Amino acid sequence: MKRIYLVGFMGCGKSAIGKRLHTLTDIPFYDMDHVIADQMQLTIPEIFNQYGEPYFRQLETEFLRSFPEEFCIVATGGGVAVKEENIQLMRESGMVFFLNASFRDIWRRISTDVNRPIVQQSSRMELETLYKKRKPKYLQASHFTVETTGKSLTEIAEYIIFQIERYQ
Ligand SMILES: Nc1ncnc2c1ncn2[C@@H]1O[C@H](COP(=O)(O)OP(=O)(O)OP(=O)(O)O)[C@@H](O)[C@H]1O
Ligand SMILES: O=C(O)C1=C[C@@H](O)[C@@H](O)[C@H](O)C1
Ligand SMILES: [Mg+2]
Repeated sequence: MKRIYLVGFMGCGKSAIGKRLHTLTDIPFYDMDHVIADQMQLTIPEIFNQYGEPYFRQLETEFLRSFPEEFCIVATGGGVAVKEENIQLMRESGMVFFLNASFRDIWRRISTDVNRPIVQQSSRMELETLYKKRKPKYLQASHFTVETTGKSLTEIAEYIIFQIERYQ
């Protein structure tokens, strides 16, 4: 059984679409950020503050290495697809969907959210630079690109279900 991974920049909808996919299909759903936060008994900003970003990145890779093999949906963290090892781990164990959203939509969604440490410490221009730098990584990591602009969460989830059913 293969996992379904959702990758993409912060605010592209990985968590929200993962939840919607779970509601529509009943396939088990895991949000990597939430699993890691629960394991550490800390919020993501607390992990960044107390242990630093490199440690958080190790926890992400550890999650991908050790998570039980099962048919499930995984909403990854926005930085997961940046590391080569993570890309290999995801591509070998499942189908990877890149949720492509415009920076304009992303900024509208995340600029005022205090739960994303990288947003807290970056200007709009710095975030847009990071968005452009990461995009080739998301494309490299993924088997499918899902265009999300102008689509509802349900429309996006239904398209992903269509692709899962085609390839199962
Ligand atoms: N296509 C969409 N239509 C409407 N709202 C959306 C859409 N995609 C995402 N959103 C909303 O944008 C916000 C951010 O989305 P979400 O938390 O799912 O992003 P994420 O990709 O999981 O980000 P992160 O990498 O930081 O975890 C949420 O409130 C979500 O409901
Ligand atoms: O894009 C990123 O680097 C991040 C995205 C979030 O999902 C969290 O994993 C954390 O805020 C870092
Ligand atoms: Mg998320």
